[in-house]
Amino acid sequence: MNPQPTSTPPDIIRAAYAELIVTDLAESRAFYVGVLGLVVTYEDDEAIYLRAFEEYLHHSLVLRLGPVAALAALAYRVRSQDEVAVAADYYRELGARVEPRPAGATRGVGEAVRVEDPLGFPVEFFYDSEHVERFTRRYDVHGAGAISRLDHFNVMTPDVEAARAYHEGLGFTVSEDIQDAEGTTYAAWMYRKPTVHDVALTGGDGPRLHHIAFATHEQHQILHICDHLGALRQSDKIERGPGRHGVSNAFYLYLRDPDGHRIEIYTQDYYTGDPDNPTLTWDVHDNQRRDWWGNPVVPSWYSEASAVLDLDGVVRPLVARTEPAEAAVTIGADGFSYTREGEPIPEYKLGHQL
Ligand SMILES: O=S(=O)(O)c1ccc(O)c(O)c1
Ligand SMILES: [Fe+2]
Repeated sequence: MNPQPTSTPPDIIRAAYAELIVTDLAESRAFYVGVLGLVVTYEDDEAIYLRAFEEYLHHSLVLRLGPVAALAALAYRVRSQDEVAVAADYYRELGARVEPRPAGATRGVGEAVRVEDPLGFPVEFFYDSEHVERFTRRYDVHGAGAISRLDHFNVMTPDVEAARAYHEGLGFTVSEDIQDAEGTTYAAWMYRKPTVHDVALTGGDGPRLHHIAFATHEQHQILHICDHLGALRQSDKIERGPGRHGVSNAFYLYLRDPDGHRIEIYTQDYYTGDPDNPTLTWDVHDNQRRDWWGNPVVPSWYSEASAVLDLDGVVRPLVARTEPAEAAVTIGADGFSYTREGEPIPEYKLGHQL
């Protein structure tokens, strides 16, 4: 790959939709529509096109039936239809595989381009998309757990510094990251829209999809989703949280869908739209970085993630991370290490896991 293209990168507005391969449409529909309350824009035997209540584009999530649960595409909206050709030229100069897509290749999306990016992810750039009813004020159909919009993608990749440079080349800016005293970067959050991130880079064997996140307006909507899953006796779909993130300051919940895809429900991060928005760097030993209240991060959150397809629909082989793994450098499961200058790290603290 050519790491430093000279052509102009596409003008990316935001993370806009994801296409996930699921192995049972009915089971997935029960989760994404029945529990999360996403709105069905269109469905057939092969796919379900979903949107959240404030969204007027055709979809922000496509669930496509397939034999292996995986990520089929992460899609970014660009600022105009002309930017789709800019994206194609930029990735051709990068030496990436580039596949133009005619209007309707994805239902509800106009002429677009899909690429295999330098990190191994299938990424689409589009502008034209069918407008559908925006349910912002349709309180008659919002559930108590109403989800407003798609917020971000989180991808697992072995070399976070290289992934950061690639996204900086696309015009993304780092809002927060996690480093150690030796300068190893464990994770970084990067934005185009004026919030904490459109994409987060998580150090680990990759390419894998760590999660996609939807935003609600209020914490009580997140709490209702937890209560709803409890009432269905599906508490096993709750992987981590609810809690308050250190990074981003958002209130969060992580769920696992019927195929194990991780979905975050997220609310109340902060504005990053001024040109001098400061980058916040966390120490990897700070046990409040991932949960502001110091609650432990379940090991599966660090180790498990969704497979990723290439543009032929074949699962991509993983590249192992060679730099230290975050879960390995914090004491035990997170929450039991703290960083206070000069203080000896205790053998264990209250609540030590056996
Ligand atoms: O767990 S972290 O506080 O690092 C975090 C912050 C923001 C996110 O969107 C996330 O998934 C995880
Ligand atoms: Fe997230």
